[in-house]
Amino acid sequence: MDQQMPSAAVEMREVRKDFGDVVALDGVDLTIHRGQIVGIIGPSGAGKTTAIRLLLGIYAPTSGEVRVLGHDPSGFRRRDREQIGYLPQGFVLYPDLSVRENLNFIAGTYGLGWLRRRRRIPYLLSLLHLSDAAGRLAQDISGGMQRRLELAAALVHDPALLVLDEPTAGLDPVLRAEVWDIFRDLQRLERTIVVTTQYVTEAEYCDAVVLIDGGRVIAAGSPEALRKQAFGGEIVRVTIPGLNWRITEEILSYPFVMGGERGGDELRLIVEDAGETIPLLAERLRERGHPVSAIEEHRESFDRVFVRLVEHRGAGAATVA
Ligand SMILES: Nc1ncnc2c1ncn2[C@@H]1O[C@H](COP(=O)(O)OP(=O)(O)OP(=O)(O)O)[C@@H](O)[C@H]1O
Repeated sequence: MDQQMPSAAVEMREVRKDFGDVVALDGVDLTIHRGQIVGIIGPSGAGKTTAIRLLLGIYAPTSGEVRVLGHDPSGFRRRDREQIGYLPQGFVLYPDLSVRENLNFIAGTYGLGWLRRRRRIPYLLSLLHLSDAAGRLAQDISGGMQRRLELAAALVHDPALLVLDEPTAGLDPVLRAEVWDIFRDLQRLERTIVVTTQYVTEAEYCDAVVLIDGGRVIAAGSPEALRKQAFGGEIVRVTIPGLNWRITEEILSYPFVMGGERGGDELRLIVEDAGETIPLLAERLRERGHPVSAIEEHRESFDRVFVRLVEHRGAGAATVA
């Protein structure tokens, strides 16, 4: 990476954005490092689009500070904007142009000369698996292909930072997974990707996640860190045939067990580090003569993680719900 470049692609400090009486964002602190895929995740009306528009300089914050690639977006020059690719919500292609013609047209609006286009467009068609569809009209290709073409359009000028507002909205889970594969390809090309989504499960695919609700950041960090924050630790699931309250209490008293609860023959334990704890626990249970039929790490779905974080507003908790 260029030593002159600031390491953070995006920084927000104490950002607030009001629309009249509506507080769309409040007290938002955010750092997005270069080369990361960062998901801004939250329900409808949470403030995701507002955050994106602040990054692009479409809105100015009511208070606080925004820096993107080292600059204040409200003072972006042409060369700053050229480093950013933006896919707005509900972006519409030209339906009666072919896939290749769409890209050619958009490349023209970015001022890409003929020579650069001749290299760039076949490259993008291949990167987004659209080469075979290059001659087909945009209106005749599938929804997934249209979304890939929209992504190609946002990439045509080879931006360092990609800002994508709900790029997977309305796609079925298979196509959504396909789009995320493409983000990973782009990451390998050292691009920074900021992506908003209402699909909480997509948090799993991000390097870092910013959960927002009601205009506030309720949690931020890696998916694993958020999972840990939601439940107060990692979860280990142990099945012991004939488990009773006496054995449960014994296990809960082990020094490496921070909490847990029982359901039938199964115990869900909260521990600091599941990988380290499982062998210790297995050893202790064997010594004590408890017949274990299964012991494994349990990874809660991100839906539950999100609900938990919203309920607890990031306070963490010592028991499994
Ligand atoms: N231009 C505007 N004028 C007035 N209120 C606005 C404006 N833009 C957003 N808001 C309000 O700010 C809040 C946050 O909206 P925003 O569009 O950022 O949410 P979002 O998380 O992107 O939602 P969605 O997923 O539905 O796009 C909402 O209450 C919305 O009604």
